[in-house]
Amino acid sequence: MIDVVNAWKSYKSGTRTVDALRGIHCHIDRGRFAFIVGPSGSGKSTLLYMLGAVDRPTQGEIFVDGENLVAMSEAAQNVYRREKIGFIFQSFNLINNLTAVENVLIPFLPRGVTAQQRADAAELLTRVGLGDRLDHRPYQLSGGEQQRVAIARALVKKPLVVLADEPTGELDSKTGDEIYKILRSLQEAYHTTLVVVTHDRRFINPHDLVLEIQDGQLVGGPNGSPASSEVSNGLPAEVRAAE
Ligand SMILES: Nc1ncnc2c1ncn2[C@@H]1O[C@H](COP(=O)(O)OP(=O)(O)OP(=O)(O)O)[C@@H](O)[C@H]1O
Repeated sequence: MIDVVNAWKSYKSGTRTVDALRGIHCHIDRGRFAFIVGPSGSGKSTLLYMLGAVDRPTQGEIFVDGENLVAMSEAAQNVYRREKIGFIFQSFNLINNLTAVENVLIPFLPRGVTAQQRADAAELLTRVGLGDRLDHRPYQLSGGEQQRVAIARALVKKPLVVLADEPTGELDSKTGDEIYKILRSLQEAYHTTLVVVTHDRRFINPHDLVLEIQDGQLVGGPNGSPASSEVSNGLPAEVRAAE
């Protein structure tokens, strides 16, 4: 469902060029829980935001649900992000003067909120354990509760893919466990594809897809072994089969 084909990303700063991604190939099936792991500065966030069409690769193609993100106009990319992608950030990114339910409804605000959407938002907040805090504002919620609101906001439009950048980076480990439990149960309920950047491999389950990046290139998975049947040495299964 997601296919990244020879993606390169170079940033120029002054006379220096940084190759943040150096020929990434990977495939993520619909409904997978995929992790992007690797050292600081290895290109994890760069890859994640490419999947969200926040930025374009310098070279290569990125296909999501049959659409080539690289060939899209900016307007089409905006529609893609709005309709198909839910984002979850490390620092929650909630709006302080809106209530929890209003924060969840943010994706719908530009076009006006329907009664059904309001009901969906309340239901999602109940699912993440905040049914009694719909009208709380972010500063009245703990970090873990704020991240649960952000998760509900990412899922309320039933996106094809949820992209999360260090979603537990600002939370203690017990709260982190709760957040992953919630992410996994929502993923099961909504059949969403989840791609998560993390430093913390504790949250990775054996059947998850692990994309390990070093210096902008995919390498083997945890413990140096191929992380899953889908990726080995950075090549998608169909490419390996053709070798
Ligand atoms: N806008 C930018 N301009 C210039 N260089 C950038 C830009 N964004 C990222 N980089 C560089 O690209 C490389 C990869 O960055 P990226 O943020 O993807 O790494 P990361 O693996 O997510 O790191 P971390 O775990 O520390 O968040 C780094 O060397 C970074 O400095």
